[in-house]
Amino acid sequence: MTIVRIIGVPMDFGANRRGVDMGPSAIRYAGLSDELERAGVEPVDAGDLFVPRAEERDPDASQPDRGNAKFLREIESVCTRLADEVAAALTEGAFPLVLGGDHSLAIGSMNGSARDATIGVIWFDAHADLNTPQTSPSGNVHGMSLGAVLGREGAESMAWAHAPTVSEESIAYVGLRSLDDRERELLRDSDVTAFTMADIDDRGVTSVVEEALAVATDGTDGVHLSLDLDWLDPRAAPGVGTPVRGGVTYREAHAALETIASRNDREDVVRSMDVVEVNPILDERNETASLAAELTASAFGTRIL
Ligand SMILES: NC(=[NH2+])NCCC[C@H](N)C(=O)O
Ligand SMILES: [Mn+2]
Ligand SMILES: [Mn+2]
Repeated sequence: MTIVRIIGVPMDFGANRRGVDMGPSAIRYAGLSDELERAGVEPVDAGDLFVPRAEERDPDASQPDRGNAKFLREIESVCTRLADEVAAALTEGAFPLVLGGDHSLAIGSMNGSARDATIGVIWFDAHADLNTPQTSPSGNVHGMSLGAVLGREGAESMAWAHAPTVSEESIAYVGLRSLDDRERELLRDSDVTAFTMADIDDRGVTSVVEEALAVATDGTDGVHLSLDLDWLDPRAAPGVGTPVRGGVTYREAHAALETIASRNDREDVVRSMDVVEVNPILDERNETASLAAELTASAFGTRIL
């Protein structure tokens, strides 16, 4: 049986809205382990990674070299340790499931997953998170995760984040609908595959996810899934810091992750996953965290029948 090692990362340094650091507890409280057992895998909770408290830090004063990237040193410390944890889980034959926390933690999970392998990435998100400190309008590192991992120009201050075994050709976005102006240019100039909400409208989510899987598996050793809960429509997932109207519905989200699971059933392709941006302070009765737990179980094979 697949052992799923749950790694909590209670980090909010990469986001503007406080509270996303409580995401890992909220997702656990929503019943993640039980859901995973029902999906037929064996969850083992490794607890939370140590994350320093933001209250003790002044985002500007302490880091003269951070440029336009808030809390860069703290994020580096967390992501470097997370990468080690993810790589260790894989070496020990477990599947690393990372709970966030804000999306900057994906720098750590991708680096860990890509340490001894060439990986593809499927990014379920309203946003591309392709900014660099040079292009970011906000300075929030959760909007820069892929820009940094790809080592894009302008991300020199984040050289530690660059993962050479993750290449643009093997990355597929699913459900994009909110890009910054300079980020849109970066995306157009890149070899990343982007399926927007318009593609989902046109073709249906199942066919889009199948194509995303084709992109991410072609020439790679496996796939990292990154699930940002703001991928969903805010009506289904209100507990996120950067909501954008017009996201996927509850049903479409399940269909997408079930498509991943059925492909994985035939051939083990997914090697690591993160579930991020659940903000319990902004949530309504923990429904976004519950959804995060359910969707994760769908990715591991929970079926209606
Ligand atoms: N992981 C996220 N929720 N990212 C939101 C990013 C928003 C915006 N594009 C920025 O860079 O600031
Ligand atoms: Mn994101
Ligand atoms: Mn997002």
